[in-house]
Amino acid sequence: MDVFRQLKPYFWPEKKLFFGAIACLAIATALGLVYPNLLRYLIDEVITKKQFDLVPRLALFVVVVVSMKGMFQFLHGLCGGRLGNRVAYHLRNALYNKLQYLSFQYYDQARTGDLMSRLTADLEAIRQFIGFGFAQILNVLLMLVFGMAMMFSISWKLALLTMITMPFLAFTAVRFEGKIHPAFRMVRQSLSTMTTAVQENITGVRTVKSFAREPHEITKFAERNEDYKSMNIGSSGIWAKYFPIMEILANLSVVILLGAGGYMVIDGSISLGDLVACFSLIWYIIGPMWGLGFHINNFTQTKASGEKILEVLHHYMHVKDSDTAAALTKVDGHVRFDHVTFAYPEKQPALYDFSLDAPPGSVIGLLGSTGSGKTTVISLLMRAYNVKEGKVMLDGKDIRSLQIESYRSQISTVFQETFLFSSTIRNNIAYGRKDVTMDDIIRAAKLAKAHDFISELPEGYDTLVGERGLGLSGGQKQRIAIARALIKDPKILVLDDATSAVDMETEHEIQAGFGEVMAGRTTFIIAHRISSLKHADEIIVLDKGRVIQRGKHQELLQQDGLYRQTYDIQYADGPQNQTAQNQAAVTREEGTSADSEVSEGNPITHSSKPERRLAN
Ligand SMILES: Nc1ncnc2c1ncn2[C@@H]1O[C@H](COP(=O)(O)OP(=O)(O)OP(=O)(O)O)[C@@H](O)[C@H]1O
Repeated sequence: MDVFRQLKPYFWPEKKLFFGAIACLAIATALGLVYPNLLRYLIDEVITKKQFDLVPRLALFVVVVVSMKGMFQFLHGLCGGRLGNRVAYHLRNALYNKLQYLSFQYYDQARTGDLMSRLTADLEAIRQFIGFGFAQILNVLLMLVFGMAMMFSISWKLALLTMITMPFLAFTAVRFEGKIHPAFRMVRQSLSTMTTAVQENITGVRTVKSFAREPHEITKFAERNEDYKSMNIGSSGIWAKYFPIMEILANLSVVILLGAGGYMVIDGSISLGDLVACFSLIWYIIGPMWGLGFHINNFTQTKASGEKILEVLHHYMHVKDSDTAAALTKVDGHVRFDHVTFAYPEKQPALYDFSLDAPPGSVIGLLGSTGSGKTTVISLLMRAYNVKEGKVMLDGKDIRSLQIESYRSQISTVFQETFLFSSTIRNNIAYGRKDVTMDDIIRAAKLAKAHDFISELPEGYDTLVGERGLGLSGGQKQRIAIARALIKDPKILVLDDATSAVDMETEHEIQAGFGEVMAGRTTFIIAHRISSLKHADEIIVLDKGRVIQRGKHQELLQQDGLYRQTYDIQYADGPQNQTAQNQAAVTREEGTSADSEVSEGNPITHSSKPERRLAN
């Protein structure tokens, strides 16, 4: 019940509907109990005593009762439907709001499918239960209590005899639910595995085809389809086994009632009307017994769904505004990392004693092999995670003391993997700003070298792009993402391998555009291409979370280290390379030992991330 107590804030404001739904159902049930009595009256007082003039009045009374019952059932449906939907609406909004503010740490572990099922299936279970299930459980109790009370008041002996099979029926119903429920769960699981296979197959169709793995995919699907079929056959088997048993037990009590009741009518201990009334009442008792397992299961299911929803609603927010968090007013864009050491949960540090000073308008380049910690630097800059050792500062203020929204609104990031919303190109570019004109959008697109290809599309800026920007090349998607970042006109711009999917010429053009628009803004560039970094004011080379080299392009070229090794590979045939190689040869001949730490790192080549390229 604790779950429902915690869910109270969501359904208690609708308590009028809650009690209204229960009351209407109870009244409809009570009116249903009038029928057996009417039958009894009809037989004993009207037919037996030949008072046929009472028939029209009785008929009219039946019409009134039936109409009232129908009206209360309608009101129950109306109240229950509104109640369930309003509660689901409040919960859905609360869940979605919470999902917006949950930290990156939460999403590192969250599974999309699981979250989606909380937002859909679990919420639906709660909607049904709060709207109807709860009232139905109360109603079952009312039907049992009133039905039995009436039967006992007519003839306690007949009532007791008829009840003989009830415990067996209740036991079978609970057992049936105990079997069918796991079977249904397995059917659902099997269906979800099968649909996941189909979904993955469709999204990964290029990979499947490029590896010529169609036969493998067909076999994989056939196995899952077979599994789904077996699960379904299994659950139909359970239905087939238990339903006749329940049917027999239910009808057995009817047989007992008619047999024993018939004798009682003959020996005059009850009237024929009493027997007919009991015959009608018995279904009032059998019905709830039959559904007992379903109601118990419905209750436990909803409790489990409620727990899953509450788990998200009450989830700890790792990164949130402190009570004294201040909004940023004037921002210069001076970024500092002061001896930051950071580890992801339950992992070795991804960054050791990292310091950085980026004055306003400076360009910082980050280079390093895969997993060296470059993205981590950016994540900490965005305050995706809270730093526990050291400090990250903006204009001399610890970023933990700033309001997250006002702080992040100063930063624009273009990520390695481009995500486009399923909307028009225009909306995708305008995403980061509220009031934006078409001119702003076009200006940003021009700077990102996206305007030309967008203009060539039949629908231009109104072209719809899918969730993953299907229909556009990786480079085109990246250019839209760059335009989206530029339109925000941020104080800090982060390009996390942002130009990896465009050719070198376009990259060069885009960077020329950056130079124009980013004047006076602090820029962080993560890149695998030396060409993207060489104009940076400071280039930081990372290896396994440690800074192994830092300086300007020319300074780093003079040193024997990862930077120059990378340069050598990327400019293998260039004239500059000859000079660099000659210098290195001289250094080596002179016996100058190379930096041992550097030699551990792998030189970074253009193709160090082939899989990302493919994915795009
Ligand atoms: N969200 C995360 N949760 C746990 N560990 C992570 C997470 N992100 C990164 N790491 C780990 O932290 C280390 C640094 O990763 P990071 O992504 O910063 O490297 P990177 O230099 O940006 O690599 P790449 O060039 O491949 O993007 C790696 O060992 C990685 O496995």
